[in-house]
Amino acid sequence: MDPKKARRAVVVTTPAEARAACDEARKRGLRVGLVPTMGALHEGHLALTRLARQKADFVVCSIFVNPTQFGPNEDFDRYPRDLEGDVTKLTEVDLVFAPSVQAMYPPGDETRVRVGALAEHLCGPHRPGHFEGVATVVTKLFGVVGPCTAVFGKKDYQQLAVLRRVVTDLFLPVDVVGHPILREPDGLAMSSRNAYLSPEERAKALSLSHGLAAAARAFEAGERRAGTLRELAYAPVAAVATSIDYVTVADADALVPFADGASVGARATLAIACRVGKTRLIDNVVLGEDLASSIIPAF
Ligand SMILES: Nc1ncnc2c1ncn2[C@@H]1O[C@H](COP(=O)(O)OP(=O)(O)OP(=O)(O)O)[C@@H](O)[C@H]1O
Ligand SMILES: CC(C)(CO)[C@@H](O)C(=O)[O-]
Ligand code: BAL
Repeated sequence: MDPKKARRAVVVTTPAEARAACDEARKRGLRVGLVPTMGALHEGHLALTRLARQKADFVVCSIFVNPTQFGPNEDFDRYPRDLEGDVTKLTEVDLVFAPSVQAMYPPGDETRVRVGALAEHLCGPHRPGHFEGVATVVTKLFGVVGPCTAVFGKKDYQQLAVLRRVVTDLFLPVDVVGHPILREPDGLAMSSRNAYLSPEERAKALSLSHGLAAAARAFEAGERRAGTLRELAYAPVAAVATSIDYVTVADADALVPFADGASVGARATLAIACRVGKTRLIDNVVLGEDLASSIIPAF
């Protein structure tokens, strides 16, 4: 976009203001699109807003660090927050909805969206209540904004699967669109939490994308043994991680893990969650869909 014509998004902080702005847009015949985020925006988020702009005429970006998806020992308090900086980056967005915790969870609030089997594996057991918190806040955001389309990143692969389920099960009239993972040139998946990494940890964090690329390359060469594919990703991560929550090959839709002895089908996801230093990182690849060269071009 021509920088002279860059939009300066309007910022609102209450659900009532956000709903009024979206109602007004709809009255003008505009299709409303939503990109939910927790802020500390990077190029990955901006790519989501560009896709939303292709699908909708009035694009809303929410910036809200949602307490109900954080566990008691997680980084809710120190999660990076920079609303001013974020707003200046959002040139494809018409409205920024940046509510307070009080606004999203006023006194008396008690309804939660319970999620099912899709949350049983991968991050689910390691972050109890996380997906319920995500499903609840995204349902609230859908209620406030009323989008036709909402865009989410495939970096949070399980989150996307859970949210598709929520929309189907609750008959929500929202088209949920997944955006491919944006990576740094060396393969590291972009993430707000990368800001926590020291230069040494940043170098170690490359083990996630290297492990995924190695497995994706083996899959391209015909390897189908789940245990072998898993080990290709596990070994580089185990060499540097402080702790590993999982390195798992799972069915790409149901997210049920394959036993190491099983042979994987055409679409399986290989997903990793681990800590480098104190920073929890996640990454994934869909085998049979994402090529090794899409993870690390020169791999
Ligand atoms: N590298 C990326 N590529 C594509 N989408 C991304 C990427 N990083 C984040 N997203 C998406 O942006 C949306 C908002 O995510 P969020 O604000 O949590 O950012 P994040 O960088 O994932 O932060 P965190 O460090 O908490 O993982 C989510 O739909 C998420 O999947
Ligand atoms: C979807 C989301 C904005 C809900 O808080 C969050 O989980 C995220 O940033 O991925
Ligand atoms: N991107 C997922 C948000 C979280 O880790 O809580």
